Amino acid sequence: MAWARTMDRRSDGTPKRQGLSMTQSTIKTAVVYHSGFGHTKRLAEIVAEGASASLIAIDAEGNIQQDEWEALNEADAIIFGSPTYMGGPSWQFKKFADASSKPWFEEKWKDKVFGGFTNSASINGDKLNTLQYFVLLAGQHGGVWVSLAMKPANVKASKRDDLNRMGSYIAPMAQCDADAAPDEMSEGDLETARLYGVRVAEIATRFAAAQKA
Ligand SMILES: Cc1cc2nc3c(=O)[nH]c(=O)nc-3n(C[C@H](O)[C@H](O)[C@H](O)COP(=O)(O)O)c2cc1C
Repeated sequence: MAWARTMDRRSDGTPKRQGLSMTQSTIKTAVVYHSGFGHTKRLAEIVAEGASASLIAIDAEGNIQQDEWEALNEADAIIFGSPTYMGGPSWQFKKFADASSKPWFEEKWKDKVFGGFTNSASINGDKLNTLQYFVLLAGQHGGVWVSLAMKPANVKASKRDDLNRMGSYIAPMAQCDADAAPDEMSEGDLETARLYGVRVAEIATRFAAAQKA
């Protein structure tokens, strides 16, 4: 938690978020995710809380509604979420990604800010491949990726509920044992995800302000 407090302040100790929070409400952020069994849904909810984002759930058939496509087209920032299944995003997420070829064709998502997150049962579980796929998808759309920018918890004293215990750099990863329910997820993983949501919204706010200047 000391890390979060440090993030709130500039090097001279003054609060960092005051100026941003006024404009942050004017940017639109959307979290679009698939979850088969509720774990990624819990992560999506906390990322959305951090980013003050709307939540768009990809359904079991890999679809979202037309008004949700329109919300994505209008968003300043889009955050992708999927569990890692067989070393990559779920097929439902991939169906959504393939359907995003329509906004790709029309360059609707060009210059948006992008982020993503994943979760799986194993500590490693090949989660990196899912995040790398999200980076590629953002790149295909001509977007700008936001990294996690959080030091890893990788010393002997590190605990399950520490921030970034997965030691990921490009975006947050979460791990939940295969026989554990969504409410048993690591508080550290959840807080890492929430802070990432805050970071994506802050970067999107700065980016939008720079584009208007
Ligand atoms: C079809 C399938 C494939 C999976 N593949 C992986 C995998 O490659 N690596 C891993 O660590 N866990 C794997 N898991 C476990 C899930 O990632 C894990 O249970 C996750 O929490 C599910 O998220 P959800 O509840 O949002 O669907 C797999 C689970 C399923 C159902």
